[in-house]
Order: sequence, then C-alpha cells, then structure tokens
Amino acid sequence: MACTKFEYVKKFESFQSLLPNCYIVIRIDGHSFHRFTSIHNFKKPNDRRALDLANLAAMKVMEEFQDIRIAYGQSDEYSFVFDKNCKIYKRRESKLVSLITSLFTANYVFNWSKYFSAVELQYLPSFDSRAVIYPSLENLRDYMSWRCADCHINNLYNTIFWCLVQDESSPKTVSEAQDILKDTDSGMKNEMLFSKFGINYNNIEEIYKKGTVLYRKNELLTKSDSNISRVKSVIKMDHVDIINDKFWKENPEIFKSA
Ligand SMILES: Nc1nc2c(ncn2[C@@H]2O[C@H](COP(=O)(O)OP(=O)(O)OP(=O)(O)O)[C@@H](O)[C@H]2O)c(=O)[nH]1
Ligand SMILES: [Mg+2]
Repeated sequence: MACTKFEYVKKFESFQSLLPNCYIVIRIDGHSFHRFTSIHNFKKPNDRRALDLANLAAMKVMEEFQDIRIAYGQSDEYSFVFDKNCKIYKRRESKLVSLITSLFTANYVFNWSKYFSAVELQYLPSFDSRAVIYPSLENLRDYMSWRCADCHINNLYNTIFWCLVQDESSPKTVSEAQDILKDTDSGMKNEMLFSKFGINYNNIEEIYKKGTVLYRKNELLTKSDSNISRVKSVIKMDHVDIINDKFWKENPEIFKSA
C-alpha cells in the first residue's frame, strides 16, 4: 500500500497484549437477557432450547479456535479458556475479545431457528465480554468452580422461586416468593421443594444444576480394515461437576495437545 501523508495516524493505535504464560479466559455474557428472555418467552426457570443453542454456538467457537482447550457455559454466559502458551494474534486482548464475541453471537443468531423454530426473533441479541488471565491451574480451576457454584446456587433458587410463583393452588407474587426465600439456605430450599412440590432436586437434569463443559479429549482412532491407529483431538460435551478433582483427573490432556 502506498504511503500517504495520512498514514501517521496509525501510530495512535494501541493494543494490550495479555500476559504471557497465563491462561486466558474470555467470558461472554448476554446483554440484558432478562429482557431478551422475557420478550422471547423463555421457559422458567430454564429453557433447554436456549442452553442447546448457546452450547452449539460455543462448539462452533471452539472448532474455529484450536487454542481454546475448555469452555464452560450456564445461563446467558460462556467462558472460553485458551492454553497458557498460546501465541494466537500475539495475545492481543481486543482482537481475541472481539473475535470470540462476534463469532459466538453470529452463531447464536444463525442457529436460532434450529431450536426456536416457532419463535420469531423480535430483535438481535448481543453479548458483552471480558478477558481475564490466570497464572496457575489452581487459579483457573477456582475460576471455573466459581462459575459452576454460581450456576448451582442460581438454579436452586430459581427452581423453588418459580414453583412458588407458578403454584396453581396458591400462587405467590414475586415479592412474596422473594420474602419466603430471603433467609433460606440450600438445605431449606431442597426441603421446601420436596415437601411442597414433590420435587427431588437431585433428580433435576444435570445440565441445569451443573452447566455445560466443552473440552478437548484425545481419542485413539483405529480403522476397521487395518490396525493403523492415530490419536485425534475431539471436542466433548458434558454436564459434570467441574468443581471436583474427578473431572480434572480423568482429563489430564485438556491442556496438552494431541
Ligand atoms: N426464563 C429464562 N430466563 C433466563 C434463562 N437463562 C437466562 N435467563 C435470564 O437471563 C438473566 C441473566 O442474568 P444476568 O446476565 O445477570 O442479567 P442480564 O439481564 O443479562 O443483564 P446484563 O448481563 O448485566 O446485561 C437471568 O437473570 C434471567 O433473567 C432461561 O433459561 N430462562
Ligand atoms: Mg447477562
């Protein structure tokens, strides 16, 4: 490109590189999803179609960015974790944050009708996002445990809250339900769910209680007509407790390439 007298303006551009040797987490979050979910009549407390749609959008992001080793999603948020040694786009924060967010959002809209076939989009959803870096695996795991605990706490609360509000024999107003739940711990909420509504919280689907984890796993592929085999990295989807050691012990290769 020819040099022009205008080109000096490029020197005003600045960019921040995310610290080397640290895990990069990019967390996206639905913008004003309280409104978006209400206008599109999402089921309460959880709309399975919405979770499946977000999981598909996240899967597409992971397929595009090989450096993302694990992702975790719940409610209207998704966290994508890049390998600590990744050099992608020189670790430029704005490049990574904007690319992940736009790719996720585009896939969310593109695939909307697959899950919400009878629901016309009234307006386009948008997502904000941020990048956070964690220097150790322990910090990263604590971050993911934090998001997973948030999923569990909110899901338990929302489950009993909407039972109280939608109770056919004695429906409570929103503020009455909030009042009833104000000083309850999780044991009391479990008990109330069981005794008043016959719901055993343990039997609620794992996706609602634990959220969704997408991670890379190395699989040994053997051709049926020969004994040649090779290791291939595939993306797995699960709804397991990532707070426990078990998941991490069973999947030591998450931060190792195939
Ligand atoms: N009914 C229903 N609502 C949901 C579901 N998933 C997410 N939401 C809504 O999305 C909100 C997500 O919480 P936040 O991200 O804190 O709230 P927000 O309205 O998106 O606000 P900002 O993120 O600050 O823009 C929840 O409070 C719910 O209102 C769902 O499956 N069903
Ligand atoms: Mg939100």
